[in-house]
Amino acid sequence: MVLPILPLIDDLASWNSKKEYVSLVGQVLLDGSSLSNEEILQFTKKEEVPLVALSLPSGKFSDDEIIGFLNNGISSLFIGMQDAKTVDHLVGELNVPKDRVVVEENGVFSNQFIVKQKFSQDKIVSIRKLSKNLLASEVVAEVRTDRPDGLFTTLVVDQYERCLGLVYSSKESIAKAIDLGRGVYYSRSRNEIWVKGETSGNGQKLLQISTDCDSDALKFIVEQENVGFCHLETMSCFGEFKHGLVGLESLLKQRLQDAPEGSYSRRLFNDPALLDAKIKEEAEELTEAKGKQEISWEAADLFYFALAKLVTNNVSLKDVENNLNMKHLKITRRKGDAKPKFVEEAKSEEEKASGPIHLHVVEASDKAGVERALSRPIQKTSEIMHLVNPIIENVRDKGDSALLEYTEKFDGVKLSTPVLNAPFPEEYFEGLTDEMKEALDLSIENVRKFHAAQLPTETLEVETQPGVLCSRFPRPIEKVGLYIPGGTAILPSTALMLGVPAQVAQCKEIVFASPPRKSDGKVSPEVVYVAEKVGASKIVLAGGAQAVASMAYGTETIPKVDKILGPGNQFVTAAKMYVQNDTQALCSIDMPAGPSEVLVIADEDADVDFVASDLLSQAEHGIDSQVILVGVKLSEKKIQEIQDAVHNQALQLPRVDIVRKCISHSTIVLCEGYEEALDMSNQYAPEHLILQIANANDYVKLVDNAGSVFVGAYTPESCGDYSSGTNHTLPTYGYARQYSGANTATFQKFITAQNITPEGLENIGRAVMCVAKKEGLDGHRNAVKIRMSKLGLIPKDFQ
Ligand SMILES: NC(=O)c1ccc[n+]([C@@H]2O[C@H](COP(=O)([O-])OP(=O)(O)OC[C@H]3O[C@@H](n4cnc5c(N)ncnc54)[C@H](O)[C@@H]3O)[C@@H](O)[C@H]2O)c1
Ligand SMILES: N[C@H](CO)Cc1c[nH]c[nH+]1
Ligand SMILES: [Zn+2]
Repeated sequence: MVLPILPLIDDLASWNSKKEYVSLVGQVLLDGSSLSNEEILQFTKKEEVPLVALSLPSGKFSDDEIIGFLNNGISSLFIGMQDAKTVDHLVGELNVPKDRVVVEENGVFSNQFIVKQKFSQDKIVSIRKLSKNLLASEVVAEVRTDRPDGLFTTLVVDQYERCLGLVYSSKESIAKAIDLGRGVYYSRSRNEIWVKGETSGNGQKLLQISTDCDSDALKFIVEQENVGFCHLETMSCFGEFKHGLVGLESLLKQRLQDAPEGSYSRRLFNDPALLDAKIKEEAEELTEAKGKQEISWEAADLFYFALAKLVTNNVSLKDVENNLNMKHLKITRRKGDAKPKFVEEAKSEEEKASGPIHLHVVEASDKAGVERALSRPIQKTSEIMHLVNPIIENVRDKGDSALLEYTEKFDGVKLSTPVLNAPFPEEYFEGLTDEMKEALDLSIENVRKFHAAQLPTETLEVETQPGVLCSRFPRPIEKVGLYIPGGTAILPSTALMLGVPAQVAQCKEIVFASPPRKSDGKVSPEVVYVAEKVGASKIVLAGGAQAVASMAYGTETIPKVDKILGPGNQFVTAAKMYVQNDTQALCSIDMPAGPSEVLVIADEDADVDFVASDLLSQAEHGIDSQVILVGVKLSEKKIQEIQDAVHNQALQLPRVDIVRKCISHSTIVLCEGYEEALDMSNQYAPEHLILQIANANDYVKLVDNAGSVFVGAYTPESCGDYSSGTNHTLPTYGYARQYSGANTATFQKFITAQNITPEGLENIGRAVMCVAKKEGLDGHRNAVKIRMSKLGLIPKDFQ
């Protein structure tokens, strides 16, 4: 049972400020008359409340939108008495299961779906009115006890509903648990409130409170921290959880941290191709297995490798369960009603792995579909931080030794020193061809020309009032650390995109960092060539969060830098965000520049091969990249031609496996006009925007949010990646709304100065004194007053 109180979310601002404790109820009712379609979908996507119902006002939402809600996490629809007639339409025509439609009867909603529960109107409480006290009193009012001491029996379980132990609660401990959002109980032995973990350190985050069917026991769902719940230092009072899928998940997480190099687990974690091959092999064996023993054997093997894939990608079993729950909520419309998008979603995983490499198609008018299509395939920051924090802290505290350990662990190379100092030894240039040098030289020169032109040459001076001269002048940031990715591809182009502007801005020390090659522990000669060309003093032979930490805090051999720049995977980006927020690091960053993305706007006359090639050029960066085609008035024939071109070109690419995965979360959005397409793009704020439309140049003025724009059919994005002159380090994840791509100013800071004459002081002095007085800062006021009175500009007794 959940509690009988049902918070009504009729205002998202109140939800945001109270969700910490309101979500302890485990269920909410969204108010369909106050919230928009987008807000409802956004809520179900972002918020992790187990049961979300929606009160559905008649006529506000279309059939497609209602199906969209039910397919995206809404468990039940609450229908007011006055709208009872809409039930026939929902159940009869839209095929909504009866038990998911709850009609008010005599002021009571009787929910039958998942949890059987009756809600009278007075138990549906607006989020605006809910408080911690009200919640605590509702819990206490609901639960009963026949114990002489008046305590309530309380079962404590973890997020997988595994029993951790049995304890007791008092009215006061319940109120304190809700107030702190922690596991708080009543200790019968000490006869006092017991904040779990206060002395042992084994605390608990409180996730949910509920009662049993006859309300004589409470259940606390918690996230157990550290060693475990039991005073004997086991996870539960009934022993450890080392069995089953959850037990295996914990074991694999542990192995990911400490499996020795050369062990089978380490190989699996480090080699995604090997892991995928094992999953395919085991899946095939399961399809062929017969009989109970063989099927359970093969299924167990498949689960093992599937779990290894989850753990390596930081996906938890809980995430999988949430996904299953979401799918369980999905409904299918009656035969003949299904739109192509629903058919597409129903395809089997097997079909997806070997089938055509096609983008999903969604019409711009399908707001929910567009919202889904335009959400980026990224991991939650909190999950990434969880992995990255210990890496950063270790490198900060232990320096080179930790850095070398992580390089061995994540990049598979045992090095004796983590840094290569300039002048770089000859052997590091081996294999560099003249053709390559010329290509790099041409690119360097164009990038230099464009970035040198951005360098301010004069001090900005403005006389804001006679005698008040304000000025602003640039200075280079002294020491910069430039991250050059090297995980799935080596990117010397990034070395030059960062190194050249740093040199143009006259930074005093340029430090490169890039993961070393597994084969020989070196970085590619192309990267070393660029390092030499731009005058880098060092190359840190490390990647990921550990490289970022080494430059942010400095180590025995690596200087601490003032700013870290450069793109990278989610570990790199998360580490940059971390150090930027740590005052101990005193280090800024350029921007969150993560997995590459592109949005192409094309019309009926666009060349399908050009369009497909641009989409694929970014899709091949990584499985977490995303490519979007916004089509303007495209015919069915044109869409098919584009899909065919994507498929045929993709099959020719060596990185087709990466492309296939990227395209599986990439979409064609169909628009009716150019302005609508530009609106869509501004909303997505792509890293790269390509305009393959008639009179493309005329539309640039409508671009509000984008990292870099590529105008016209003969401007492939690849030219900006390498050689045209613009920078390719650009904001992703939608951060183009507030960040610019790397440019010369990214490597500078701007200092302001002012020079005020007695005349100037006369002009602004009284204003300064007036505002300072209001702020109660008399010291400020005095600094002006003393001068003005010495100059005879105000009477000596001026107040
Ligand atoms: N936005 C831009 O301007 C821009 C430009 C170029 C590249 N990119 C993007 O940069 C990214 C480069 O990513 P990449 O992975 O190829 O290279 P990377 O250098 O960013 O990351 C590789 C490093 O990640 C670390 N790592 C890998 N698995 C780990 C784990 N399980 N735990 C902790 N650390 C781990 C390792 O230390 C490894 O050295 C791509 O997504 C690409 O699209 C973006
Ligand atoms: N497109 C990438 C930025 O998202 C940069 C790059 C480097 N090499 C090839 N492409
Ligand atoms: Zn690229």
